[in-house]
Amino acid sequence: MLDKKGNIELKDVSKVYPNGVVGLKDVNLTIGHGEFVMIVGLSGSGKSTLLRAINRLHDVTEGAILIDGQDIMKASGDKLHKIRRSAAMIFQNYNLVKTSSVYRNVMSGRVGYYPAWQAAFGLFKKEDQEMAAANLARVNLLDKYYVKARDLSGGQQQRVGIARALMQKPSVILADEPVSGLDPKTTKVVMNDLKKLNEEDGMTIILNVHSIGLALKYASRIVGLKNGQIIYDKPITEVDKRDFKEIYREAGDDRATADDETEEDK
Ligand SMILES: Nc1ncnc2c1ncn2[C@@H]1O[C@H](COP(=O)(O)OP(=O)(O)OP(=O)(O)O)[C@@H](O)[C@H]1O
Repeated sequence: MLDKKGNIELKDVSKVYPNGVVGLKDVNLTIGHGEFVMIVGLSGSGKSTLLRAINRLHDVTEGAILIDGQDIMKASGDKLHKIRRSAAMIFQNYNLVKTSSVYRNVMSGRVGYYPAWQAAFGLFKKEDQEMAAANLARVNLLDKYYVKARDLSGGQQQRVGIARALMQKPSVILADEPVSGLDPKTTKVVMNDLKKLNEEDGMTIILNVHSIGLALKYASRIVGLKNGQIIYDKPITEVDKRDFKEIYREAGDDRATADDETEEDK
């Protein structure tokens, strides 16, 4: 048994979609407790496929995926449920119920702990209600408790997504392009929330980004994908900005030559 939670191991993982497209190819990757890993790569390189595989939002074709030593690919029923809970997902489009209150959206991160009828009637334990309030406070949104999700800005909605993820008491957060579409100032707020969870709670964060600037600013390690394969994997201390050319330029993407010093880096 590992002392510190939030360890991920992918062994020879490949995924071929039903239409024959290769999403991942022979991926071997070990991520330890408390790392902040940014996955970078061109559009279509397999970043989302990788994140979704980790908490089995979809199955892979080959290989093993271990979360704290437990193979999520082999698990079913309650065991699968438990492993999944330990790796919470944050989505690009927030995935909130727009017509529900912020509180109900956050509580939905806890419904897996209740029988369906109880959740449907909103009969949540006092301690879980308190946890929802505490998690909203962590992302500075306690004052939005009763507000409908549709009345929040994009950044606020994403922070509700983070508070909802925290209801699972995860040891890993998987964030699929959580800041795309947000302005630089809001991006910084969301990224700093994630950084806080990483530094204060030791959560492992694995995040897909398109911004090299963000990767350089927040990551403890950068993993590059191309055509479903890992072509780059370095701790931030060894990363040279010019390395990104390897990941981006071959495909003619001008991100390799652009300075990519976005507002959020300043
Ligand atoms: N449901 C699917 N069915 C078939 N092919 C898919 C499916 N989802 C993704 N793919 C393909 O798998 C490859 C990897 O896609 P993926 O979405 O993981 O890339 P990505 O790096 O996350 O891209 P982006 O940065 O644009 O989100 C692409 O060729 C894509 O077209």
